[in-house]
Amino acid sequence: MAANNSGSIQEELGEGGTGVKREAEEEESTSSSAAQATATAMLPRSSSRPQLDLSGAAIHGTLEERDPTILLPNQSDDISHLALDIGGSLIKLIYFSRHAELSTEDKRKISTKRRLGMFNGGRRSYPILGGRLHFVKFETEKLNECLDFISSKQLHRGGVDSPSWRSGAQPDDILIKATGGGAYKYADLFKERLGVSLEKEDEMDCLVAGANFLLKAIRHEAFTHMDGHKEYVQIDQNDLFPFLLVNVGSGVSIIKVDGHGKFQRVSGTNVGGGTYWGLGRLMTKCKSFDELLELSQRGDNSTIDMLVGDIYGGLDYSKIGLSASTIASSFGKTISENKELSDYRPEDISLSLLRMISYNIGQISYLNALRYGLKRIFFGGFFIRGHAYTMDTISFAVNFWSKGEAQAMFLRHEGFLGALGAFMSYEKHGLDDLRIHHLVERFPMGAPYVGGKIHGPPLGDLNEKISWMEKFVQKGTQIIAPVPMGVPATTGMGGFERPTSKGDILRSDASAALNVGVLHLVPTLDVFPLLEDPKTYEPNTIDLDQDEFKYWFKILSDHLPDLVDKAVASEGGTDDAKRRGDAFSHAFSAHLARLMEEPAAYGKFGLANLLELREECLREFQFVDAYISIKQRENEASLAVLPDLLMELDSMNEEARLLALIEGVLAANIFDWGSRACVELYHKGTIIEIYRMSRKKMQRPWRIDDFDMFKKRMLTDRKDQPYKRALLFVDNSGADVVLGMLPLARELLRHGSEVVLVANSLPALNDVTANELPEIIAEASKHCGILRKAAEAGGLLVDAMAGIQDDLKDAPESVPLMVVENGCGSPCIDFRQVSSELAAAAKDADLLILEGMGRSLHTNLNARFKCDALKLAMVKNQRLAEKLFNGNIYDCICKFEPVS
Ligand SMILES: Nc1ncnc2c1ncn2[C@@H]1O[C@H](COP(=O)(O)OP(=O)(O)OP(=O)(O)O)[C@@H](O)[C@H]1O
Ligand SMILES: CC(C)(CO)[C@@H](O)C(=O)NCCC(=O)O
Ligand SMILES: [Mn+2]
Repeated sequence: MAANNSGSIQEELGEGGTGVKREAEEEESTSSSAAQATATAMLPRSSSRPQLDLSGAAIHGTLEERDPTILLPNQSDDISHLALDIGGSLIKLIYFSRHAELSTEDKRKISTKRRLGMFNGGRRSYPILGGRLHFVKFETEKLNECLDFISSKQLHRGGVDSPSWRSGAQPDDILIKATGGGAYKYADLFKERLGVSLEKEDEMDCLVAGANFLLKAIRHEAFTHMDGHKEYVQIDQNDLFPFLLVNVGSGVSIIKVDGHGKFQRVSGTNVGGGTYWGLGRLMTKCKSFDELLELSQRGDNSTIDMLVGDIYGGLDYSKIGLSASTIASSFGKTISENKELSDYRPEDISLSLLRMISYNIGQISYLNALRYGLKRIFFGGFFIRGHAYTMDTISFAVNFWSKGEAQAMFLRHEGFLGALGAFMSYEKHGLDDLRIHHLVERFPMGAPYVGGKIHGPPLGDLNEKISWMEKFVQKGTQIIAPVPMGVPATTGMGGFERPTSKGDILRSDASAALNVGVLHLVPTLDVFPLLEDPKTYEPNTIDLDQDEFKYWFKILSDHLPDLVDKAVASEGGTDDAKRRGDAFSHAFSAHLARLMEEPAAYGKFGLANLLELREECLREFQFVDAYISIKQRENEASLAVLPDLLMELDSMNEEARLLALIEGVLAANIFDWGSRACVELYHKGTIIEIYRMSRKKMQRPWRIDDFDMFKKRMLTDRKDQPYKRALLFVDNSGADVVLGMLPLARELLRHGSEVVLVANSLPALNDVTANELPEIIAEASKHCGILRKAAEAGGLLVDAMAGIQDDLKDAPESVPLMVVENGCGSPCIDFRQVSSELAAAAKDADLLILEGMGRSLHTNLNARFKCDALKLAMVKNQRLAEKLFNGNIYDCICKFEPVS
């Protein structure tokens, strides 16, 4: 690679972890590719839509591999992967990397999909490509670094993993969308150096499209920042327009936005980011923007600015609302004294300059908001740089002059509005179809963010990531240095005391990039259709505030060494695994430290996000499944006693059996490797002993005990009209699923209800995954005719039962038992983003059973659904028990919420 470890290429974000795999669109493309090819030929190039040409597709690698690479020799490189915004100061680059491999459909999935009718209805005519969006920036002065970066990653040819690149094809005319002045100025250079033509998109169009996209598609994008306090704002899509968009780049553009593509540039100012950086550099001899900004944090502007008090002999001018500390004239003090530039501290100069420019921008923005009666002002552009003092100053100006009427808001992707807009203008990405639930934001550690200077291309390769983490450890606390929170004490009278505490160090530019993640585009995600109200739905039960975070910080930190041991062992305990284990440990600790200092750093973060972050972090260092051997051991032990349990259950009458079944689910939920108290228990006995002990301790009434209501519903109200389809969200491997949920599923099947077991797509702790379930069910089916027939009817035994001959053919038709994946790899579930398979299964469901702490307590305890819902869990955490139910550890929850 050309641009390695030198210069100051600033990679905002590195490669992310593995996202949830795409799967729905492949078969759609195959069937329609011929028609599409004709259609594309007739349309102008820029309006073609994403289509993967799957003809001639071949699996590359062995079929035994988990996800073999599929080569698409005939896929043209028509899908562009890169867009640029070349501004006066910075080049912003956004590139798209497709998920490296297309997932192959296993037999289970194909047969389930057929059963759920997924091959017919619900087709999107133009599939969105699954992949990731990366955000990178360079200094415009160092354009060469940008060119080297593009060239080293072959982004202009669709990326190094693009098939055309592999086959060495050289398309004659590659068009790349570009905006900003540099799209004109540097067009020839791009042609010369990379052989690409820049397709110019209007800068204002792009800024607006980018802002609208972010406000629509990213859940926690916009926030307010006042007096050092950051708060995310919930944007109501139906009440977004009109707003004022102020882009503070080198210069400032002020745009009134009335809708998608509907806007007017109403004003601008030439006093902007370029002014601060340019003047600041001349006056302080700083070598970088960050250095200048960092200086300001140690500055005292009263040595430079002329304050009202300086003019009024230390008094306020209260008649017109000005306090003595109000700046009367920026830099005004420097006129009267007989001093040279060198007599002033660079720190003070930087602060005065920063304040002067930020305040001025805030004030001009307010005046424009006033001019058009707008209440909301969004500020973008890299001048903001997530810097607390800058944002506070702008907010103060807006708030003060509008007397609290108008509100200043900032965007996490502040500097990338134009580049995003340019990227969006490739209609062929189909991104205009993109919905909020298609995007998953991940926070990888791959981004190189050492110190203030960030080097080199993104750390794509695992080894580079690990070395980087090793370096990071040597660098000590650099990325966990506190964010400077220059809490400005305002006088409330147009005054602005100088910041009282501004911190010592400016968070390095790239570590500030920890505020934005890689955006994973997962077109197969959907909103769960049975949510009563997706708009008001909030997955997390408890707000992860500072206090709550502290508690979880300790739990997760304490748990870390053990998790690393398991992860390393799961990969054979080799030296390489140990190295990855250490890197994972440091990476996750760094995330925790970052969140500890600023819980809102990654958007509004709940426990569900935090637990998922840990799993993603493991995956980033290629730990596929840390608990694999524990899961296998517990499955085997539980399957061995299942026949006895089933016999015992079958000897009971229906009523006693239903109670025993629910008790069984609650008792078996004790096997949770995420709970420290439980893990300690596991050393004290065998799985079966613990299970028995747990059952024996079941004492009704439980902490929440709606069992009688559920029993009435099952055995009385619905005696002759059983539930049509029950979705059972399963939790852990071993006893939990085998001795708890499977027997309950069997009972529902016996009642004539279809049962869909819903499990994770990817591993999380010892949770059972959708991939693992068919084998468990096949094993259980050996001892149970009900399960066997249902599993057969659900297409689950295609492989596993092959070779087992019995009298199945003569058996009466059974209702099916099916397995679907939930679309996530976390111990919790966010019903706003589930797999399309689960969404399809939900269409005919009239009963939901959520099992386990993650899915029914940490998340969804308060979620309301359109059908009957049963939430079952054992509380394995004292604090949670106290907080939620005023209860104790090992309390049981059986919450039934029927729809009337
Ligand atoms: N690392 C950096 N190097 C240079 N400037 C930076 C850096 N980080 C933030 N800035 C600030 O961001 C400004 C550039 O912001 P941005 O990239 O949004 O504008 P631009 O597109 O380059 O300018 P314009 O839109 O006016 O052409 C700089 O003028 C400077 O004030
Ligand atoms: C010239 C642009 C649009 C280039 O991005 C920007 O720097 C800007 O808006 N400058 C302010 C010019 C003015 O309106 O006075
Ligand atoms: Mn710009």
